[in-house]
Amino acid sequence: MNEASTTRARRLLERATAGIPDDRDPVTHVADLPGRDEAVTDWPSWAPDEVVSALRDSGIDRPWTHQATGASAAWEGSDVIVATGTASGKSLVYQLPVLSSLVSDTSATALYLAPTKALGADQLGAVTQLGLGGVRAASYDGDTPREERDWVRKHARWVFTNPDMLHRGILSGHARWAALFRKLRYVVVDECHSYRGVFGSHVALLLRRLQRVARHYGADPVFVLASATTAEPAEFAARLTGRTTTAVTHDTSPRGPRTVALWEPPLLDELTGENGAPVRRSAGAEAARILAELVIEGARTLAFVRSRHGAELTSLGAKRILAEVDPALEETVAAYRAGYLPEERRRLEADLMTRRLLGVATTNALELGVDISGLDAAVLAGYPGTLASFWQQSGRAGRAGDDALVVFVARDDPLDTYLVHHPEALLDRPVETTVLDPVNPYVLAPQLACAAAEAPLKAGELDTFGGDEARAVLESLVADGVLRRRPSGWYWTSRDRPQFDVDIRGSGGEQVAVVEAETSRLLGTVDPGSACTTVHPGAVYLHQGSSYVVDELDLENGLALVHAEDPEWNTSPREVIDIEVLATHEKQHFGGVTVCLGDVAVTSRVVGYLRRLPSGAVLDQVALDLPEEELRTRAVWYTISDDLLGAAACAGASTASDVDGDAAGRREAPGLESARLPGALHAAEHAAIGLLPLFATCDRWDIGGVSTALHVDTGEATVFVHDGHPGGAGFADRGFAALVPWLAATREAIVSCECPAGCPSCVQSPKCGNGNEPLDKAGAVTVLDIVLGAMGRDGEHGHGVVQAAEGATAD
Ligand SMILES: Nc1ncnc2c1ncn2[C@@H]1O[C@H](COP(=O)(O)OP(=O)(O)OP(=O)(O)O)[C@@H](O)[C@H]1O
Repeated sequence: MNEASTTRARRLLERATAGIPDDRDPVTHVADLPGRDEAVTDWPSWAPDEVVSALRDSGIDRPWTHQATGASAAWEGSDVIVATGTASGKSLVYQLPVLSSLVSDTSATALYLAPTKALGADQLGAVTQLGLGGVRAASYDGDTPREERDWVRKHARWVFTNPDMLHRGILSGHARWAALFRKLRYVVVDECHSYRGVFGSHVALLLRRLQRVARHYGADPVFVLASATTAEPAEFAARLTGRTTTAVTHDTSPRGPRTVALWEPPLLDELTGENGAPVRRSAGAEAARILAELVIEGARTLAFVRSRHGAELTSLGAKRILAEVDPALEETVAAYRAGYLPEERRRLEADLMTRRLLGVATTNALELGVDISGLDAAVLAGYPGTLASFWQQSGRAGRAGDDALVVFVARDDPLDTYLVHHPEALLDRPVETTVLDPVNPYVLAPQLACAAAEAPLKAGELDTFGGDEARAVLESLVADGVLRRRPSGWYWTSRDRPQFDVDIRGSGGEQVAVVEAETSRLLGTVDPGSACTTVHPGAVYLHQGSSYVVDELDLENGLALVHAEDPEWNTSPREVIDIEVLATHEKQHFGGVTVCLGDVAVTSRVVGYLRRLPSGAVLDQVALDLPEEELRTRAVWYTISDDLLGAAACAGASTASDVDGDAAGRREAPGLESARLPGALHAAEHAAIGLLPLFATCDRWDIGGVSTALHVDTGEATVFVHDGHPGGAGFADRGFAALVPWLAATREAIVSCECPAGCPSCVQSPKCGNGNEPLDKAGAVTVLDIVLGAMGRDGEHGHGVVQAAEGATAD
């Protein structure tokens, strides 16, 4: 592809920046990413004519080379993971072998798993449209009517479902699914990079349970996995399925050139934030403006916004601008997000395809798999959290081989600001590996209970569930009376099915329904965990461009009552978070430093909300009286005595406060007066959260932290890092076990960062509840020096461990 082919994207970018004076140019960097020509090949000879002609009729003339490679490997019986870019035709890699198998053997069956119902429905639609008689593809998920379920169980040959339904509705009563299991040839795991963290660990064990049940019925299906681009796909697939998997990563689909613009919204002259700090225009408002400009140009554009509320606001903002230009254009913009009812979602997708809609502001609900092609532009309002998501969302633009524009708009937070000024950190870094830990004991215990309930567990089966770890967990389940040990294996003895008590997503219970009181109309749903922050009394709730105000939140009955009202302000909640030590299981003293592992209760309470005008100006703060939400979980924490802190402060009086020190270890700590302590602890906490994934195979979003200069339970300055899931997920335990290497790596990450006072690559956190305030980078190094110094001096952990950790951070 030649340079000239980025003309259209450049023109769109010019349109988006038109009228902005040069000295206020928001674009910090523009990169032209080259396109790629396609490589096609013949249909494999094993594929039946009937299947090939159906696929041809659907518009696929010949397969791309990587599709044929992946499909043939699966047909020959190898497990395959295809990890290629957005819209690289991953569906064909599983459709071809599965359909060929179903057509050539009329008793064969297959299972398809998607992380979301929406994606499953989309993929089922694509298969059904091929019109292959006898395939009998059907969905089995929460939306499947009761009366259809029996038919699906007995007659469907390709069942489209999700992990939740597989767990609760299929494996739990597998005898009723005997027809499917007996002849199960293929299991498709689509968008498998979504299975990360605790959810990923559950799904990994769920897939092992599935294989076990299939074996019970005499089947040994081939697994075909589809993933967004991810580092080490074969290793990831092996962790997810427990099986050796061949990776297909060489993408041979065509890709138009893309122009990526990094965009920093301007500072607002008329407004300052807390403590007089300068404020930038919000990424959502900026995205609304860009979206409107691109729609005026006739460019079909998706704007990805971080929150559901934000997606609604961005859509509204774009509509307002368009209404002034041409009222007809107002109707071409809409919002899209999870929580809408399924039929609304389908309609929006169809409207975008037929150009009735040109601009859609969406949450990441449209990031996964939904086949929307030929978009001209993608606007990303805020960093989506991982590079895999960044590329997945960007890839929605330009999928038809045309050139396209991607605009990344920074939110006014440290991580995004860092990225728009360090394009290499965004555009040149390899995509991260997807992390999950199938031997996490907190996930293993409920999963092994489910497995035993599905069929008694035999000693010979334990290796697939983690060997020694599984054995240890089974012993504790027997001790707790959950399972019974007999000579032939481990048995589930209760009449109840354990599957119903095991929440594989860790999202905690039933959704809260948002209902318009006057009409009793169900507008949508919100997660129970976020109800207090999104539908508290007084909250402005947006649904499909209409604005509502919440009158009442009834948490007991899972109901939020709202009325239609369109006030000029929006609302943002204020939260207070506290942590209490419930039990200390491990405690080690190292001079004035104590490190602990135990159970904690993290309480958070929405205490009020701010009413803000669209400009960002705060009208007032309204107090709320909402119940506390409590998360009982595991935490690792360290405390530092006043004496030790006092000594550091004195040492500081005679040493300069620098953070450069020698990378390998100890040196005299610079001072830390008490005024700096909160910022120092807070910064040390953030960096530790950022580094724990190196040691605990978790995800930054699976853990949280609290730091305080004086904690009521410990009586000392304390830094807690806790699991983000009820009961814990094993991450804090792993942090405790690797405390010295973990904190040494944390210190190294801070010291080696060249920023002067803290940035997202060291002490700032993208999910800080306090807006990254206060943070003291140099102070954090002092805190870690004190802790590591004490542990190195008094503990058995030595220098060698520290050095091993430094090797790990260098990776
Ligand atoms: N060999 C091919 N030739 C032409 N078009 C193809 C080919 N294979 C797939 N397509 C088309 O490309 C589009 C994207 O395919 P598909 O949805 O399978 O991609 P994907 O990689 O699964 O995308 P996503 O990143 O959304 O998961 C579809 O419209 C499909 O019909």
